[in-house]
Amino acid sequence: MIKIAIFGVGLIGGSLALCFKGKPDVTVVGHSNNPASVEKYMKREVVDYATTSMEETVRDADFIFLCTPVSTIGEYLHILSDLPLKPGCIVTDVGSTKASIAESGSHLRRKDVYFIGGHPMAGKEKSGVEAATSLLFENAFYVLTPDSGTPEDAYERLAKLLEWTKARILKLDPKLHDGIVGAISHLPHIIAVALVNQIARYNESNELYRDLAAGGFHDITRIASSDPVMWRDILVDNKSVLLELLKDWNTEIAGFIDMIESGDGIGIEQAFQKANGFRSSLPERRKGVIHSFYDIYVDVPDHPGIIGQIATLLGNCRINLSNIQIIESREDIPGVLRLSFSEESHMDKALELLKKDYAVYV
Ligand SMILES: NC(=O)c1ccc[n+]([C@@H]2O[C@H](COP(=O)([O-])OP(=O)(O)OC[C@H]3O[C@@H](n4cnc5c(N)ncnc54)[C@H](O)[C@@H]3O)[C@@H](O)[C@H]2O)c1
Ligand SMILES: O=C(O)C(=O)C[C@]1(C(=O)O)C=C[C@@H](O)C=C1
Repeated sequence: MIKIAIFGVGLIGGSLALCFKGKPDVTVVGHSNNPASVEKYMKREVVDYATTSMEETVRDADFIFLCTPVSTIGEYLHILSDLPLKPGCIVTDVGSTKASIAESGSHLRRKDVYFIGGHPMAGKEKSGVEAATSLLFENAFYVLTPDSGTPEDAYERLAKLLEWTKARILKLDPKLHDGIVGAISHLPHIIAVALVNQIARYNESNELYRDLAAGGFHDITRIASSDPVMWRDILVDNKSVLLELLKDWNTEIAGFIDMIESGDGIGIEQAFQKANGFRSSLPERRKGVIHSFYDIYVDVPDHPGIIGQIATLLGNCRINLSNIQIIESREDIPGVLRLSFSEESHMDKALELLKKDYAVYV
């Protein structure tokens, strides 16, 4: 029997628990200091068992996942140093920064217990076990940061376990991780929050700012709704990287100020062309997708029941729909649905059928 202990059964810890629970010979135990949370984990059946006792959580555990905010992980590693752990036990974490955690983890190195930092590159702006899903990590990268002292066998055991998440494992140096993830995750969160707060300030004198905010504003600011405590910890921890990135961001913005001031239309156009090129080269990573799909896009009025109507229409014609996603949804104006089919012939049939009533694009 493989025992997996999870501290912090929230969005990430809960999603991991759901990936592991029910697998052959696996028991998942969740820990919280709060008895009400322990009850909740059990009631939602996210774990096999939950407890407020740290000793009970780690007793005989083969893997320990620390899934709490970044600022608490070092503390947990410290406490774990003094608890009886099973020889060969692998301790890992999911914190969004890696360098300082790897440093704390290196102090855990006791005989036969190994720390390997981790960070799944998937998440949501929502937190808590209520938002957890076993599909969260599918096709996402999952970074592991073993060091030169990590036995290959321990790394392989953790990587093998993580196959249940259907994520793609990537070995990375913790500092390199923080530099890259600072740029592609932490900096965008700062920008989104700063932008929302700037507009919120204008909105105080005229609520039309809020009312007119459309797709563009919504698309770039979704992550501004992320958990404040989690992000406080991440930004404080990745200080030196972020200060450099923010200086560089100021240079980017200064470039736009110059171009707009001097009416440099060609420069502006080139900036958009360059961004467009890089952005369209980003690999698409949709959750729950493990092979390629045939997609069509349908313009539909945004009213209740429309998704059901389309799904029923396709179902009645025995067309297999694999995935349905709202790309943009606004009141009273057309929204866009992405319909995905695993077979091309089904996509073709759907196209013919839906064209009669809707604007459909391939
Ligand atoms: N949300 C994301 O998109 C995302 C993605 C990858 C990694 N992470 C990392 O995963 C970790 C957890 O994030 P999450 O999104 O699951 O958050 P969450 O709020 O959903 O879950 C955090 C869990 O930790 C517990 N917790 C909170 N404060 C604690 C404390 N002081 N002591 C002990 N337990 C505490 C909470 O009760 C909860 O169970 C963080 O380190 C975060 O950086 C988050
Ligand atoms: O999709 C989101 O909402 C996320 O913010 C996920 C996201 C990111 O892509 O920045 C956020 C933090 C994590 O450490 C990893 C992933």
